[in-house]
Amino acid sequence: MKAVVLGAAGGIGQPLSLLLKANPAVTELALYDIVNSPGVAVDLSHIATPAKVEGFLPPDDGLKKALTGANVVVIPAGIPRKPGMTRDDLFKINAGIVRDLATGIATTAPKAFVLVISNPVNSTVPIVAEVFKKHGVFDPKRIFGVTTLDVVRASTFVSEVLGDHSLSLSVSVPVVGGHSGVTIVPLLSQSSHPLPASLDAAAVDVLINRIQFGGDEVVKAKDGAGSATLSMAYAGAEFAGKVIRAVNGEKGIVTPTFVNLASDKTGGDALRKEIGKNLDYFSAPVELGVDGVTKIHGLGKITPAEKALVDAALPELSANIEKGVAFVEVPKL
Ligand SMILES: NC(=O)c1ccc[n+]([C@@H]2O[C@H](COP(=O)([O-])OP(=O)(O)OC[C@H]3O[C@@H](n4cnc5c(N)ncnc54)[C@H](O)[C@@H]3O)[C@@H](O)[C@H]2O)c1
Ligand SMILES: O=C(O)C[C@H](O)C(=O)O
Repeated sequence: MKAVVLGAAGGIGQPLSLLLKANPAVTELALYDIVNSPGVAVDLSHIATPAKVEGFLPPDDGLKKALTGANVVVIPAGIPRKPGMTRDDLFKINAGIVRDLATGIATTAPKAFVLVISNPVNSTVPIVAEVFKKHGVFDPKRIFGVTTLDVVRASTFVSEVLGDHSLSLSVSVPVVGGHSGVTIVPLLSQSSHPLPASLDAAAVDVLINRIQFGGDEVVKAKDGAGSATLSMAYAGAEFAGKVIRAVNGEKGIVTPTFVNLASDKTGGDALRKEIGKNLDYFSAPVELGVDGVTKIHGLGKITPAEKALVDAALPELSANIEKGVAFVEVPKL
């Protein structure tokens, strides 16, 4: 099991690489960045776990060497937000970074599972997909936008509302839609642990808003020094760990992730009908198997208020997706 981190020397990249090195199912770990990745790799290589670690820089075909034989590629490369910025403001720099890295994956490791962390996720995932289409290697089952941090935040904030932090490991809330502001839609009515009956509508709105804008809370607290890195590394390692377990044959793993809906075979069309819009991407609970997505689950039973949140997410989500697709021109046959 070869895992590759692109952007491995960054705020997310380093702790994420540490957590992947700590995963005993990973036997090879390649770290690529435009700076510092060899040092990070040597540091991690002293940890007594199975993964053989190597670091690569752009010279001497570093990207190609890092990606050769990759099973899982995680992409946290790109700039983070500063206070006052939206995730979409990162597009002008990160779109090109993600396009170029995706080109490397499409040409060197086209069968790898690609886990996109770089923001704006609602646009960078379509960019990766379009690059893969351009190279004739697109498989919608293998490209994922990592929305796990929204799920992790929902577990944490709901357990806080329940007044018991120790519940956070077992509280599970599906979060659907996309990964920015109002496109993040927590389905609190499906929480594994129901909210207290005493919680009034205003308090529920506060909770929803906190899950949707949790990223801003970190950006504000870091005061110009970036956005979530450690919680994202935790979330990214958790999602990568699930993909690795599924690839290694474990059945029944279901987790929300932002995926392509174009394939009817996995349930994309049914979800499109449910949301009432012909979107090509959406985050929903997805079942994972040895070949990636085996089933995209529907939204299940949602309340009218949750339906209104889904409806409110659609215009921004749709615009973000179109922007990503338009960035990579796929020649029409
Ligand atoms: N999906 C999510 O939930 C989520 C959560 C947090 C952050 N993010 C996003 O993750 C990205 C990274 O955040 P960070 O805090 O780690 O930023 P960072 O600036 O600390 O690290 C980014 C790293 O990417 C590297 N990089 C830049 N261009 C590269 C290229 N062409 N090839 C390889 N590496 C390259 C940089 O050298 C740096 O080491 C940001 O876009 C951020 O918005 C997403
Ligand atoms: O908020 C950000 O810009 C980073 C990330 O998307 C997050 O949700 O923390």
